[in-house]
Amino acid sequence: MGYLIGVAMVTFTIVIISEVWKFLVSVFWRPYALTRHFRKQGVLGPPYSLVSGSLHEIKVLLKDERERVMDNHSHDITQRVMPHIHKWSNLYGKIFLYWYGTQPRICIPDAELAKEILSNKFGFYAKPKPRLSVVTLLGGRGLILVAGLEWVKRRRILNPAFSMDKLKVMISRMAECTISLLDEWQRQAIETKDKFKIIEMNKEFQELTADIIAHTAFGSSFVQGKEVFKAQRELQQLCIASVVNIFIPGSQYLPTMSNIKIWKLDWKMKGKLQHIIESRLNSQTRSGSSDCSYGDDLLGLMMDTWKTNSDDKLKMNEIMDECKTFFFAGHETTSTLLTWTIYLLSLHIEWQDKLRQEILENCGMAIPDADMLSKLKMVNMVLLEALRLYCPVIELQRVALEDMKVGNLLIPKGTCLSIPVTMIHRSKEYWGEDANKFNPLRFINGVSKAAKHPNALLAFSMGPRNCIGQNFAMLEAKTVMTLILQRFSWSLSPDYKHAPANHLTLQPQHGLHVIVKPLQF
Ligand code: HEM
Repeated sequence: MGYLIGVAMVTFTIVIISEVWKFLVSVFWRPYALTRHFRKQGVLGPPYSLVSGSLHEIKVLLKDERERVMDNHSHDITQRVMPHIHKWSNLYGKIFLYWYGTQPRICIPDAELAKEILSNKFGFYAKPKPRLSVVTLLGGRGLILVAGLEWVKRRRILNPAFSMDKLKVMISRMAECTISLLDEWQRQAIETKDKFKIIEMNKEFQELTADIIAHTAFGSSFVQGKEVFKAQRELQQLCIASVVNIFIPGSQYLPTMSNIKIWKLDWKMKGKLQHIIESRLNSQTRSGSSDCSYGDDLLGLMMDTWKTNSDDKLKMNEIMDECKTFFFAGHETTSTLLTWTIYLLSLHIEWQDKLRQEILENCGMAIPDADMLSKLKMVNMVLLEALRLYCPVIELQRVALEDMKVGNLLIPKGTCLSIPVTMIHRSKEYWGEDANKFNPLRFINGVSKAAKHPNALLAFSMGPRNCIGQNFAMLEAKTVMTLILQRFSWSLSPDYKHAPANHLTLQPQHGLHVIVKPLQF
């Protein structure tokens, strides 16, 4: 007994010493050694502060910017949404080193190097470890966060759900959700004396896109699906609050106020999702057929893997995490795209007229189908320009899992590579002198010819981990914009304050208030 206690004590002491050693290395030695390593290669950056790295300065800069309102017509948003990157790239040059706590980050605003990193097929660059709030929000075992062979399997199972044939069928559901919202706008506007209505578009689009993804992912279970959406919104607020806090390893297991809130929301979401899945299972069992499908929506497709004999089966927990992933990734980003498209078109009424004419020529006043949508070239160009100027995901990150070489730079294992999409999207080097101007015509010959570098548009990322939902998002955005342009015109409300801010996706900080007028009543 005494011997066992002795062994336990020694093991415990060794573990503690090794953890303390790792901590000291990451806090003192590594920052010193890496700063030297990069300085020798000509890469400079802000000085490292003990434990907090550059986080304190990032926090202060972000706080100052949040109080600033921009000119309504300015699209030069880099300083507002990533002030630290803006400041340090001016001080230290295009590529520089900064510290996210004790994690080294190299900022790489270069389309060619971004391509090299993002298109690596051998898994040498992984996504950084997310915080507990992000894991709970997105589902730790969902497609966005899984890695390695598990990701390969998951992407193989889920790819068919995003084939054009499957997506085309969803257009009528997308249109139904949109029309019920637009009927409400119309009703409210014509009730007023002046026949217009001021609408906060960001909120409307968040609800619309949640409604659309709930219908297309959960089909008949969309009402319960929307309950998950409510819990996710609360979690998103916790994520935004924690993003620039110093992370202390192990703190995610402590019963702090914020962790308890996260656990409760997670528990609530899991309960709702389990209920949705079990109801689907029961309704299929009641139908008595063993070979028919669980449904043609995303949930049905994932549950159908239970009927295959291969290894491509998803476990209950995995399906729940995928539901969270698709629910968040599938509505938040598209609502952002719609919001900023409405904003840009309210500054450029002439483009509203051009798009309306194109829509009337190709669809008339009918609900659009896939064929009609494919003919809307100008609508497509405007959406691409909105994705360029107000890209929903402002930054992409990868961590080097081995010592790597990117261009001529030697990148030690564990370094995070940060690709500031917002900056690449308005670089004059790629987009020309009018990089900060709204000019949809730059996309007239397609995405790859719009800029000097064929991969300068990174809105959906690129390489193996590019956005699986990009066709879904573009079909949805085209359907919604077509239906709006058929029935309404709009302009900015005098109350609008131009203040784009990063809330995991790029949001208008004070909302987007727009004066909407029905074209016929
Ligand atoms: C305008 C709309 C959208 C934008 C701008 C967008 C953007 C992105 C980006 C940039 C990534 C890559 C992230 C990274 O590499 O770190 C990504 C991945 C992903 N997106 Fe989207 N997205 C949009 C819509 C959607 C929709 C509608 C869905 C689903 C219905 C979706 C589901 C996903 C998933 C599951 C991934 C992870 C893919 C993987 O790692 O294999 N996205 N998205």
